Amino acid sequence: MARVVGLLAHRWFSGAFRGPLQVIRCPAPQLHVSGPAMAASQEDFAKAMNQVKLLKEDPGNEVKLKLYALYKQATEGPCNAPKPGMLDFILKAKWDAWNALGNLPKETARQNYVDLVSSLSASSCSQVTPAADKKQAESDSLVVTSEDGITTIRLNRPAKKNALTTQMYRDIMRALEAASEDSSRITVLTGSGDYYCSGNDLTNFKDIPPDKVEERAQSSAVLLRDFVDRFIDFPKPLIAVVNGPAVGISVTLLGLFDVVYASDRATFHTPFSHLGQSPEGCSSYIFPKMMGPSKAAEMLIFGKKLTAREALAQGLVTAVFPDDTFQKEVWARLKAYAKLPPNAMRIAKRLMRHQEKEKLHAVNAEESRVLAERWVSDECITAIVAFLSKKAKL
Ligand SMILES: CCCCCC/C=C/C(=O)SCCNC(=O)CCNC(=O)[C@H](O)C(C)(C)COP(=O)(O)OP(=O)(O)OC[C@H]1O[C@@H](n2cnc3c(N)ncnc32)[C@H](O)[C@@H]1OP(=O)(O)O
Repeated sequence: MARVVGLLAHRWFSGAFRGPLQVIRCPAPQLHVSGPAMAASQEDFAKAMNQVKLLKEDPGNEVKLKLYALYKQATEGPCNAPKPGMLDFILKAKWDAWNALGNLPKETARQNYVDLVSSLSASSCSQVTPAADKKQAESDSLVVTSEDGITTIRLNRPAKKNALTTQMYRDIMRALEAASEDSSRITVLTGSGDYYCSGNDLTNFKDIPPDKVEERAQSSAVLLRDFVDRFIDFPKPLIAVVNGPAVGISVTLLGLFDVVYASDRATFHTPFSHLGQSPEGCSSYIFPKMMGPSKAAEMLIFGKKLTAREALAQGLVTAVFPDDTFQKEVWARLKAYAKLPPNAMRIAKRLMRHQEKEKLHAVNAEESRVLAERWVSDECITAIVAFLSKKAKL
């Protein structure tokens, strides 16, 4: 068998193979997915075919067979060619791969081909950018490191409970972009000090001249929308390591993570009504689906603070660890996960998430629009002034 595979690899790339199933020099791998959100154009497809030729690494025979099969299905439809003889190993492997796609629609095959090439290109490119693996000094408030296949984005303003400044939103967006392309396999967001994050830095709303309030609300809504979009679209497994209390947007975003590990010291608090604000991070859609409408209402309307165990019971958290062993246990787990094949993990994530993506972008747009209105409301301005004048705390 090893010999057959080796032979197949050699002949595939040498282009020496010819037969009733025409050789495809550079096609890419397959996913059986379907649905309205999947529709690559012919142009995307053509680009993907070119991209395959630029791959720096041999993707392996299994992937090449999938690419071949998808290419054939996308261009010719279901396999109608006569079945090759048992001894014609290469023809038979290719025929089997194509035939296994059954009646998969041409458009879906085209999309799957494009997706597969894109995942291969990302991992292929990332392997030639060693700089991305170096410790990156962004700003003091955000520390991004990459080690053992894990890119870690650490909120680093412990004296302010890791409250998010406008600059930090931007830096996190940049860090996510870089992480989606570096050679790491999984990405982690965590906090320094005793808090995970106390949410939006309320001083972001300080010192705004009265005639600029509306303009600032609009630009903040654009920033918020872009920020949340990065989480919706992030292609690799995204893990929250919630080392302590979490407030506001740092809680709502958790619904967009793939896995959430929490210390038993963590709490989860979304006091939007208290602040005259409204939910964001797609929580108005994800939380009711995740925990049921009434538990979601307790959090998002009434600001009920959950313990880590309660958050676990409601599906917001994946696992809770005792605080004294939290870091050790979580990182051991993450290091093991980071050894798994990266393409398989990305593909599994994409399959689990792609059907909801369009909806999530629409929810994010609406939540951001509504928040821009809330920020100029009396209720919100009163709450923020109370916090800034040290009269109020959660
Ligand atoms: C582009 C815009 C996008 C916006 C998205 C919309 C997001 C919405 C949200 O996230 S809503 C949630 C906002 N967060 C809060 O309302 C929390 C406010 N903070 C508190 O209530 C408390 O500080 C606390 C409960 C988090 C912690 O209390 P405690 O343990 O007693 O510590 P201190 O209050 O002494 O905090 C230490 C230090 O940090 C400052 N700080 C803490 N959180 C924030 C914050 N969110 N914004 C600004 N500053 C914060 C606090 O003022 C102290 O500063 P000081 O030492 O006094 O200078």
